[in-house]
Amino acid sequence: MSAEELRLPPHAPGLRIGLFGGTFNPAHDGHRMASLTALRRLQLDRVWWLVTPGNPLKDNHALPPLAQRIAQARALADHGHINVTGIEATLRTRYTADTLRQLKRRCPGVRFVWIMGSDNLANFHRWNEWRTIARLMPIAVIDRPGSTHRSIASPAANWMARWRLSENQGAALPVRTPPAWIFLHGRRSDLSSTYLRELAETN
Ligand SMILES: Nc1ncnc2c1ncn2[C@@H]1O[C@H](COP(=O)(O)OP(=O)(O)OP(=O)(O)O)[C@@H](O)[C@H]1O
Ligand SMILES: O=C(O)c1ccc[n+]([C@@H]2O[C@H](COP(=O)([O-])O)[C@@H](O)[C@H]2O)c1
Repeated sequence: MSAEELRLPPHAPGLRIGLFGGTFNPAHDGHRMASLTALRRLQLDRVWWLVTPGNPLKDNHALPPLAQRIAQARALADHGHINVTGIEATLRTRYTADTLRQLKRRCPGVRFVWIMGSDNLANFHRWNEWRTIARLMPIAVIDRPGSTHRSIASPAANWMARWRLSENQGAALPVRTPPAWIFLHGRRSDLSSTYLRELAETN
């Protein structure tokens, strides 16, 4: 399948692209804020939101359709440097390791960085092939209220400790040979999709 058939956003060798995977049920300002932090601190050209067909660790029976989540995320993101995509559905991947392998193969020379909130670092050791993910591309962890200490004390953070960059080295991260990672503290948002779903239920 060509890049066009896969509906990959524009890319070229040397571009620095952050990959921000998520359920986005719904997308909210916390996602946007984390993306802006990554764009600025890692000096990225773009952030691609990868709206998942379904997180392999979550119960997805009540998940709204992918097209609906993508449309809502696009309206929310509303930023020239954020591309909202359904790449995992077209690649037919669910596990992040598979997605990252495929994207690296299909986009040679692109400087990809995997982005995730600190709550996900806390559980990263439960992901499929998580050590392989850390070897596939640099990782940026964005601080999120409620998980700062849990994430830094997590099994994955411990295993990756020797490859951690200091916060002022963000611009170097996308060109580092993995494993390499950074923990970014920036403006924080208390928002979560869970909270917004609960709010919608009570209204
Ligand atoms: N407020 C936030 N600050 C930083 N990162 C966030 C924030 N909200 C979500 N993220 C990150 O965005 C990515 C996608 O998250 P997701 O779409 O599951 O949103 P969520 O608010 O965590 O959803 P839910 O409450 O349903 O678990 C994850 O890496 C998550 O850690
Ligand atoms: O590959 C895995 O095993 C895996 C396990 C849990 C989560 N992920 C990915 O992590 C991203 C964030 O998920 P979520 O549900 O917290 O938004 C999303 O891209 C998921 O597909 C991936």
